[in-house]
Order: sequence, then structure tokens, then C-alpha cells
Amino acid sequence: MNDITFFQRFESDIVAGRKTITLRDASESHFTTGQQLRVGRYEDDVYFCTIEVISVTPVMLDELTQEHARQENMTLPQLKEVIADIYPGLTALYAIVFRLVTAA
Ligand SMILES: CC(=O)Nc1ccn([C@@H]2O[C@H](CO)[C@@H](O)[C@H]2O)c(=O)n1
Repeated sequence: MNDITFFQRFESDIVAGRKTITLRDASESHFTTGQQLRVGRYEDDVYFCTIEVISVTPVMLDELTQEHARQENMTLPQLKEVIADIYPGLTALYAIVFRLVTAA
């Protein structure tokens, strides 16, 4: 079983180390520093890598910066659009910073 999933369209950025954070809602804020997570694709739950959690920090939507966007390999407007799409109306997010441990 996988511990966390990402939309398939982000897989290549994650395994290349270009995407090093994810912004989630409270239901996925329970991960802890040092924890290693098996990562699967949201669409089919196929495992594709293992990541290690570096930090989990609450962040408000309007506090997101260019630095968050850079860590997502996006522009800030793109990132805000993605979040509005995935989490309509949500303003309280958690930034999960991670590093790639192994790619499948
Ligand atoms: C079921 C579910 O919520 N799945 C999610 C949620 C979020 N994300 C990513 O987090 C960043 C900002 O939210 C974006 O870059 C997406 O990477 C994702 O891939 N899959």
C-alpha cells in the first residue's frame, strides 16, 4: 500500500527532483519529519517512488510565495490555480517538504 498519492501529471517532476513540496489539506497534515512515504499515482495507485518528509508546516493560501512555486516547479499563478482546482475554497494548507529517496 502507498502512503500518499500524487496526480500522475506530477510524476516526472517528482522523480527528477524538480518538485520538492506538496501542499495538502488537514487530512494529510499528519506526516512527520523523517518519515519515509511510499508514493503512488492518484489515478491507479501504482507505486512510483519513496520520499522522505523534511518538514510539515501550516501555510495560508495568501501566504504562498515564489519560493513555494519554485519548489513546485510552477509559477505562483499556476500554483494558485492548481490549488483552487484541487481544493476549491480551501485557504488553510500544509506545506510538506520532501526529498526523493528512491525512484521505482
Ligand atoms: C487526492 C489529492 O488531494 N491529491 C493531490 C493533492 C495535491 N497534489 C499536489 O500538491 C500540489 C498543491 O496542492 C500540487 O502541485 C499537486 O502536486 C497532488 O498531486 N495530489
